[in-house]
Parts: sequence; structure tokens; C-alpha cells
Amino acid sequence: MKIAVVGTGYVGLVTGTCLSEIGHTVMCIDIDQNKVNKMREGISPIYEPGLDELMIKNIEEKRLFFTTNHSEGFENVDVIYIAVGTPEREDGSANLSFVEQVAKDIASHIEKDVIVVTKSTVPVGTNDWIKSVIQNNLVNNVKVDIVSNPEFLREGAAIYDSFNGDRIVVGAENVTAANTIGELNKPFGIPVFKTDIRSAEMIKYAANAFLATKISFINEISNICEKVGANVEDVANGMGQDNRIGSQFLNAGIGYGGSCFPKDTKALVQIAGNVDYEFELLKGVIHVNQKQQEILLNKLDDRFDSLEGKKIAVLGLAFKPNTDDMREAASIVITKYLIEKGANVVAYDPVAMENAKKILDLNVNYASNTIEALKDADVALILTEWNEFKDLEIGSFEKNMKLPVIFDGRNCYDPKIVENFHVEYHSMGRPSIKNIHLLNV
Ligand SMILES: NC(=O)c1ccc[n+]([C@@H]2O[C@H](COP(=O)([O-])OP(=O)(O)OC[C@H]3O[C@@H](n4cnc5c(N)ncnc54)[C@H](O)[C@@H]3O)[C@@H](O)[C@H]2O)c1
Ligand SMILES: O=c1ccn([C@@H]2O[C@H](COP(=O)(O)OP(=O)(O)O[C@H]3O[C@H](CO)[C@@H](O)[C@H](O)[C@H]3O)[C@@H](O)[C@H]2O)c(=O)[nH]1
Repeated sequence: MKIAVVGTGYVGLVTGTCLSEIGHTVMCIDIDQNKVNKMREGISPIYEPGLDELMIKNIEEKRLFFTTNHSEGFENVDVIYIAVGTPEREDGSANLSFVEQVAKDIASHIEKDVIVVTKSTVPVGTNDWIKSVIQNNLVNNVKVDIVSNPEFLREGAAIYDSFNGDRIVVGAENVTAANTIGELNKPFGIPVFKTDIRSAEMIKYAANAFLATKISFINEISNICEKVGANVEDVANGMGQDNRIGSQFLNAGIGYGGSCFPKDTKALVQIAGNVDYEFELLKGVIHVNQKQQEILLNKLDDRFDSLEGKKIAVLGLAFKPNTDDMREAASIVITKYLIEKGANVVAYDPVAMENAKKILDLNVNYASNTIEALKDADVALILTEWNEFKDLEIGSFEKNMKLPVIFDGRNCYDPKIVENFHVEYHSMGRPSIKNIHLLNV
């Protein structure tokens, strides 16, 4: 099938590349000329394991193309995917201006019947509105069917998820459109769940809100564990072995970040509010998440009289491992606070430092590796659980830091192993280890 994908952020680029990999001819359209130039050469503008290789393969096999020109991109296509951003407005609601522009672009360029598939995460009712925007602006006499096909990929595991997802959700206004999109996705070998458009739109928000709820729930349990002397990792393990609960998304830490959970939970509160329903539980989930970074900072403040002049090594800046995405990363709030307190912040992240430099306080310094960041530091804060940090010998903290005090926001180390070293180790929801009494500090 000939497909156009509009918007080549995470979702658009991964979707376009994977659809070409299963045999379709895909034209990816983006308004950003620099991005398009890079992608034509097989260079992904985002760090995503496995993506570059797959792009190059499909470009070489002449199934994957890139353009900034909508009329070229829409020429002769059977299906158009909308994958532009739906960022958060100030009141928490989703900003649909990019989607509206795409709907108008589609209306003014298509010359044959098409199915328009919305991949972007959009509030319930948006697909009906997209259809009306297209129909009100159509230049040619063609038929447009709308399908909601929300995306469930995780950054850092996007290619794996595209080929191994649990389900593909297809919300359509008629059986023919649903069947066409089901067939188009068949080579992925993933079960297709067909429903109506509004339910499909709601599934996306409900799924993200539920996962965010799991995280905030375990974070609250973690906070209680600290006070009662329990170990949240064992608690999560013991809970997760119950199949009704499941073991995933029960890692306590400094809360969820990224381009989706923070914005989508707030948008769902708005969606509910628009129909006079107060989503109390989800409001709590959002509040707990905001508090979780403060909890780490409060522990740091309790440990030291002042952070003024202290060298603080920050390990990990991205919102999660295996990505360079800094959107809503915990490191933004945490480094800002440390700088305000007069600390000397030296940060290191394996891939996110270039993006971090555009966002973080200008006073943050950057090291070129973990050991350089730890050198003579008074404190180490671990904010992202990259394997590179998890695999670090605990002895490296002891050897390189002035004062080996570690605050681990992501529970990277087994306390039983840490106990063997002269370090002070504070993690989330687990008893602290204070093994530096010999240093008399
Ligand atoms: N990032 C994720 O992991 C993820 C996962 C699932 C769903 N989603 C949802 O998918 C959507 C896209 O997210 P993203 O992170 O990929 O977005 P993004 O903001 O990273 O990228 C959007 C792209 O669209 C382009 N664009 C904007 N207007 C355009 C237009 N008129 N024509 C062509 N291109 C245009 C931009 O230049 C940009 O490259 C959002 O609704 C998001 O909530 C994201
Ligand atoms: O047990 C856990 C799991 C995750 N997180 C945090 O939650 C955030 C989100 O993690 P993850 O879900 O792995 O990454 P995303 O790429 O944001 O993916 C989520 O958001 C996407 C966009 O909507 C969806 O497509 C995915 O299904 C959904 O998992 C990150 O900050 C993680 O550190 C935790 O704190 N504890």
C-alpha cells in the first residue's frame, strides 16, 4: 500500500520506518527541512536503538522516502497517518493546532479517496472534528474515512514494541476502513482490537493513566516503606507475583517523566472536567508524581547543613534510559534546585547531554564520563538508571569521590552488595546504608 506519514517525531519516524519494513511504500512528511535532510541520509534525529539501521535498509530498498512537500507526499496515497505532536497547553489540555494544520493540508492536497489514520494522542471526539475540518476544506470531490489508531510504543524500546506490541487498537467509523487498516498491519503479527473511534481514543488515555497510577501507587508505598522499615523492592516483587497485579511498572523512584505520562494524565483530567466529571484519583496520581522529586531533595537537605559550594555529581539526565529525550525529565527540576542552592553541579548522561544543554540551567557543568563526574564530588545523585551506571563498581564511588554519599533515585544497586563498601547509600523505599563512619563525617 502507498502510505503518507505526517510528522516525523518519535511516533511518525518509527511508524513510517516500521510500515516500510513490512513492505509498504511510505512517504514521511515533516515541515522541518533540517530533519528531512538528515533522515534522507538515514540519520535519525532522535536516539532510538535500532532505528538508524532500519531506516537505512528501507531507504536503500526504496520503500522509505522523506519530504517537506505535502503535495508530493500525498500523491497517490491510499492511507495518511497523522503523527504530529499534541503538546500540553497551559491549562493541561491538549494543543490540537498541529493536528488542525495537517487536516487542512490533507484537505487541500488529496486527489483520491483516502483513509486518514490518527496516531497522535488526541482527546475523545477529536477524530470526528478532524473529519469535519477535512470535509469543510476539501478542494477535490473525494471520500475520506477516519480511523483512530493510538500508538503504544515506549521510547528506547520503540522498534521492539512496534513488532512485539500486545495489541493494535483500531477505532473506525465503518467496517471497511477498520478491515483495511487491520490488513495493512497484518504483517506485524500483532492482534488487532477493533472498536469505535471514541473508545479507541479513550483507550490510549486510560492506558497511560493506569500505568501512571501504578507508578504513583508504588511510589507512595515506597514512601511508607521508608518510614516503617520495609523494602519497597521486595514489596513490589511480592505484589507483582500476583498475576492480577502484574510485576511491571512497579519500580519506585523519582516519578514518571517523558513526553507522554505527564501530559496525557493532565489532558485526561481536562477531558473528564469538560463533561463535569472530577477525576479525583488521577489528580492524586499527578500530585504524588510531582512530590516524588521533592522527596529526594528533602533527603539531601536533611543530610547536609548546606549545599552551597558542594560538588554534586548528577548521573543521568534523560527521562529514562536508552533515549536522549529530555521532555519532563526529573533532572530538569532537580538540577534547577541544586543550582539555586549554590551547588556545583557536574552532570553526565551517555546520550542526552546535547539535548540537556538546550534545556538545563546554564550553570550546570558537564563531564565526559561517569568517573570524571564523580571525581572529588561530595554527593552523587542517580537520576536515570542507564546500564552504564547499574554496572558501575560501587568501589568507583569510594575511590573517586571526596565524600562517597550516594542518593540513588532509581534503585540501581543491591543494598546487600553496597553494604560491603565504605559508602553512604540512600535509595528510594529501602533502608539507607551508612558505611562511612570511619571517615568521621
Ligand atoms: N513520543 C512517544 O513516545 C509517543 C508514544 C505514543 C504516542 N505519542 C503521541 O504521538 C504524537 C507525536 O509525538 P512525538 O513525540 O512523536 O512528537 P514530536 O513533537 O516529537 O514530533 C512531531 C513532529 O511533527 C512535525 N510537524 C508539526 N506540524 C507538522 C505539519 N503540519 N506537517 C508535517 N509535520 C509537522 C514536527 O516538525 C515534528 O517533527 C503525540 O500526540 C504524542 O502524544 C508519542
Ligand atoms: O516502574 C516504572 C516504570 C516507569 N517509570 C517512569 O515512567 C516514565 C515513562 O516510562 P515508559 O513508560 O517506559 O516510557 P515512555 O516512552 O514514556 O512510554 C509511555 O508513554 C508512551 C506515550 O504515550 C506510551 O506509548 C507507552 O506505552 C508508555 O509506556 C519514565 O520516566 C520512567 O522512569 C517509573 O518510574 N517506574
